[in-house]
Amino acid sequence: MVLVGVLALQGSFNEHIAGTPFFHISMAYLSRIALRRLGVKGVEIRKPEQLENVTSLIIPGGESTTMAKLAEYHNLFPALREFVKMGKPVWGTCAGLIFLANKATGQKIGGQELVGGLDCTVHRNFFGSQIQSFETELSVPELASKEGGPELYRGVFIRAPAILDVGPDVQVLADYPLSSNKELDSISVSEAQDQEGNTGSVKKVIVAVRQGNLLATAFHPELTADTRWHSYFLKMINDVGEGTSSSIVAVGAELAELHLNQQAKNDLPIFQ
Ligand SMILES: NC(=O)CC[C@H](N)C(=O)O
Repeated sequence: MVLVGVLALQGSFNEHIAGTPFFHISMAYLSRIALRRLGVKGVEIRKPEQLENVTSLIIPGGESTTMAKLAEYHNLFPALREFVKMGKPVWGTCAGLIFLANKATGQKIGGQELVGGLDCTVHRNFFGSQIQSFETELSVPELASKEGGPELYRGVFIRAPAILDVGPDVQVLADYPLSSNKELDSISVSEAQDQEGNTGSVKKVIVAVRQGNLLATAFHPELTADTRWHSYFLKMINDVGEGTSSSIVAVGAELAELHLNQQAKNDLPIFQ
């Protein structure tokens, strides 16, 4: 069975905020569910030595400042950086994207440590606070071409970050037109730069990227029934070929397809 590490520094203790069922379930747990649906076992990672047991890693969403403090406490940063440097597949979703970015803006006073490796600048809370969270249809041609299914993917954005600029080796998988969100904070929008480096004139921000073995999404694929991002990541793992068998990943892909066919037209988050 394929083992995929899931950084599990923020457990259910920070999900007591009540109200929606989502906050009773830890992000790491949801990632594990998504992986299990693909016939893959998610392994919780809390200590540097546990990274030796896995050949790929998901850094889930949560709260990146808190996650960074916990990572620092457990002395995880050197091991995480080494993991990335060795070219092992790593997927950061939301706070995980912030972790992977070489540079972050909009951080709390004093900043926070980053793992880095992904050549981009991310704005930590680009889309605003919790109440400005939203869902939207994103066009992701790469996902449709590799995983099948519709080109549109329903992204769940929760206190979401956005990528303001990327380096030449970064492949942009999805962007988000700013005109479709009237609520955006003008300060974060003015920080977004167009390709010439001009601020304020930009019409869209980047929300999903790939750079070699690094994958990053500003939204939360683990909260939807659409398993294509997980299946896409499994193929990245398979391409590296370390400790995985292609047949297992193929089974995973078949399951994903089965799942896609079964899922309701409106791809609601799995907690509904
Ligand atoms: N849902 C999320 O992971 C939100 C991330 C959040 N913006 C942060 O700074 O960590």
